[in-house]
Amino acid sequence: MEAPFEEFGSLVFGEKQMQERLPKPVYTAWKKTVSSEGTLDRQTADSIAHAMKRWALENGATHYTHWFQPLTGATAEKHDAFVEPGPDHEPITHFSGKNLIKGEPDASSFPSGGLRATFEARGYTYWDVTSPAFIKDGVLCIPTVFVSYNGESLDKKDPLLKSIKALSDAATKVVNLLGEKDVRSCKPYVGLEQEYFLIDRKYFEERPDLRLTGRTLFGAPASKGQELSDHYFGSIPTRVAEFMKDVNKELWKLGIYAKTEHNEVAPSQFELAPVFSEANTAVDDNQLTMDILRKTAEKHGLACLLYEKPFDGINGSGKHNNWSILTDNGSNLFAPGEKPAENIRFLTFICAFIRAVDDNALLLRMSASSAGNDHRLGANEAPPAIISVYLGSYIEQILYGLYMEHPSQSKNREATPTEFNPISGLSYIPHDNTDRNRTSPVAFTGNKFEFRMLGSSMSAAVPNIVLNSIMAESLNEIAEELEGIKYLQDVRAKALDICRNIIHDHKRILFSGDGYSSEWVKEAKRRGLPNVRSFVESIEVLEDKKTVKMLTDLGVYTEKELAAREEIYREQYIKQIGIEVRTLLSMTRKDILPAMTADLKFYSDADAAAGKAAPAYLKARVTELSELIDETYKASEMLEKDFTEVNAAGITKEAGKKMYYDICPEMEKVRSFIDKYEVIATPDNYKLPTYEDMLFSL
Ligand SMILES: NC(=O)CC[C@H](N)C(=O)O
Repeated sequence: MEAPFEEFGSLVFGEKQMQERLPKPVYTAWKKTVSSEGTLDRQTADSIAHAMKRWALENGATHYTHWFQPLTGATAEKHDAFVEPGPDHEPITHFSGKNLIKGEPDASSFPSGGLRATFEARGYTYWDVTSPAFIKDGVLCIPTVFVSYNGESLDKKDPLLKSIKALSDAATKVVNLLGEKDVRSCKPYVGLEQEYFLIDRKYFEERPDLRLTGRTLFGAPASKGQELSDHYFGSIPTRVAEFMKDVNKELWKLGIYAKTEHNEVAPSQFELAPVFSEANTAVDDNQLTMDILRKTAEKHGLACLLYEKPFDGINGSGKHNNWSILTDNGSNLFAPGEKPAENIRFLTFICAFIRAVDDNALLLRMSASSAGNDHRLGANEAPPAIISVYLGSYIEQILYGLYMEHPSQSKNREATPTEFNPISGLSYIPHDNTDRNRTSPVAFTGNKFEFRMLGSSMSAAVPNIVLNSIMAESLNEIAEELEGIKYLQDVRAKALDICRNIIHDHKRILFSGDGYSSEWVKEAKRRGLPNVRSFVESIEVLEDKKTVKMLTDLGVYTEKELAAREEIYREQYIKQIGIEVRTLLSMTRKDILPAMTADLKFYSDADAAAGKAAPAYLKARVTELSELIDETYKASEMLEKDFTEVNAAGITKEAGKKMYYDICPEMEKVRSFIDKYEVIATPDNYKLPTYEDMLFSL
């Protein structure tokens, strides 16, 4: 590999390393396991472990860990050194097949939603053979699933793997039925666009709200925001370019194809996007990417904010989840091809997806939600909470053409993309057959769907579990209808019929207009589309009978696992709001009210000193500050009282909703007074970094 990329993949024990370092039969056994055609026996595992240990030691690793993804949404690791005393008390290195395959990190303090009682709290990690081991910070990390003593899933990877299998089975069945008998498996592919903010670390450290909650709980807007779009795609600031260089280096070493980087719309906001990869590794890689972004920022004296809405009034950060399905021979099932109108496989898969989204809009909405995302959705180029699908007029026209036509006249279906040639002298202009709609939660972008709802700090596992599962269910239904038809020609005709029915029944989910408009809210209501405002309400879908049946039938979750997740999400939400309230109260008392009081003294002293000749300005400030102090004080006391009351109820549905509908607005009220004060605060007394400091200093 050429110079800047020569270390690419050097910290991954991937296929190439396996092939080079493992005896042929061991390598073959591993390959078979990965493609689900075999299982690993103890000896093979020992042999892989031995090679892995040698490779890790050669690359400077001293420890190994089972790296897993508990339900907190973050990753977890507990390191064990390779070194231990040998039989004659001399140090030896040890790492067996058993160490590789199974771990018992205990990890009993992670949320389990009642899946583990404290007295039987054992948790086990098992190697995910499909995801390569890697070295991070001198530790060999083995990607694993995390399950309870009884085998219930306690993490986000286990259900993801199960959903990938369910989708593969369903998609393969349909592709085979449509005539491509050589396809043996299908895989979801994912590309995650990671948005983030960077601010000077000094400011981050001076803002307890950023450190403890991830977002600014108050802050008046700077005089300049993003209105000029001058940051977007602009020349990357030198300090940030240096940071990105290091991030890329780390990611490339880990075999992650970090590809695109640019300034995002908001000041101090940036984006990094890797090349598409299989859903399982894409999710792992994104977790690693977030980790590396945070740590590299620290090295550069910066803080990387991954939170969905760190600053009010400007763009938040998303993690746009681009999702597609590929067959084992590399064919993209959402690729329209030259003639989409005649591409029955394409039409079938698009229609299956439309039905999947319409039938499971609530579940999708839940899958991309969090307390942080509640602040982001519905404004500043983030989609609204109402789920709809944007296909672009070209594909939509084709679908409506298919729907309207009589089954016997399938030729009239062709739609033509609008042709234009803006640049003279170019004979080849690749044409896009979809436009972009930034207000749409689910947008078709040529050969994949972009699920724009997911928040920047969240694990990408759950939305992909949901996308895979709902698509698997929809495809299974199609397969059932196609099975048993003798001639391929009839199968294909039937597939088109199914598409027509789907368009008839589910066209309400298609929407190309402005997702922010109040008309859409009304129109969506008329169409019967759900509009769930908050994350904490959206999680109730996990007890919906149809949803539970779908996910349990597919083998992705058990009923108990779903109930546990609902409980965990609710608990996390209530606790997150609790942290925000306490932080806001503490900052109000320690930073804001004393600064207001000092400013009041400053102006009243000046007013008194000037005596009769005092300008009106001083009196006006005194009055304004006295009022603001009163209002801030009253609002914060009220917030504390109401919060304590709601919080005392424990983790209940009612408490969750009250946090959203009562407590969050009360926090906003306190904020409104602080923001008003910040506009007139004197820098001598008001010491907290402002939006201007934080957003315009790189
Ligand atoms: N240009 C963009 O796509 C902005 C997206 C926006 N930051 C979001 O929250 O999703």
